[in-house]
Amino acid sequence: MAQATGRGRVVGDYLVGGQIGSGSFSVVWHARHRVHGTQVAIKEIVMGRLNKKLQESLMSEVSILKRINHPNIIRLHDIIEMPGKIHLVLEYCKGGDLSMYITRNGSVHEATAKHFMQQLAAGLKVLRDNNLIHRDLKPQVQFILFG
Ligand SMILES: Nc1ncnc2c1ncn2[C@@H]1O[C@H](COP(=O)(O)OP(=O)(O)OP(=O)(O)O)[C@@H](O)[C@H]1O
Repeated sequence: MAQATGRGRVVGDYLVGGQIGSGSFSVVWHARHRVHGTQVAIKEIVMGRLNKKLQESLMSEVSILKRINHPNIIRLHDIIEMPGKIHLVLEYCKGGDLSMYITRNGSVHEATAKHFMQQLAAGLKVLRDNNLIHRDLKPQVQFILFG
């Protein structure tokens, strides 16, 4: 993946750094709060690239994240809207996603896999308690907070 840079760009109260990932409709940037220095991941989405159904799914993802506060679900700190774009300011997971972990480590010890699965189960339980199902579970959507 080409590492684009947003360096020098300011989004809300955040100074944007390098690109840390991308999805089908998003680019994810590393950023820091310009006063506290807190690290965050900013998911930038160009609304024009989404059809009506995808815009509705995004809005529903946002409203779910806004109301859930749980250690196994990524926190949504802020939503910053600009003309044609939305920025989701998310808790930064320094360890990247599980697919990166597997690529880095080759294989995962049983005890580590059990640990990850327990945390995944705890996160899924929160969704279940909110009458939600994930429908897109994959290593790329499981994040590791500490690297
Ligand atoms: N909070 C975060 N902390 C650290 N890295 C992140 C964070 N959010 C996303 N990333 C990185 O950005 C990548 C893309 O994330 P994003 O959520 O945009 O896409 P996706 O949901 O995996 O893709 P798609 O929309 O195609 O299903 C992730 O795989 C991960 O590497």
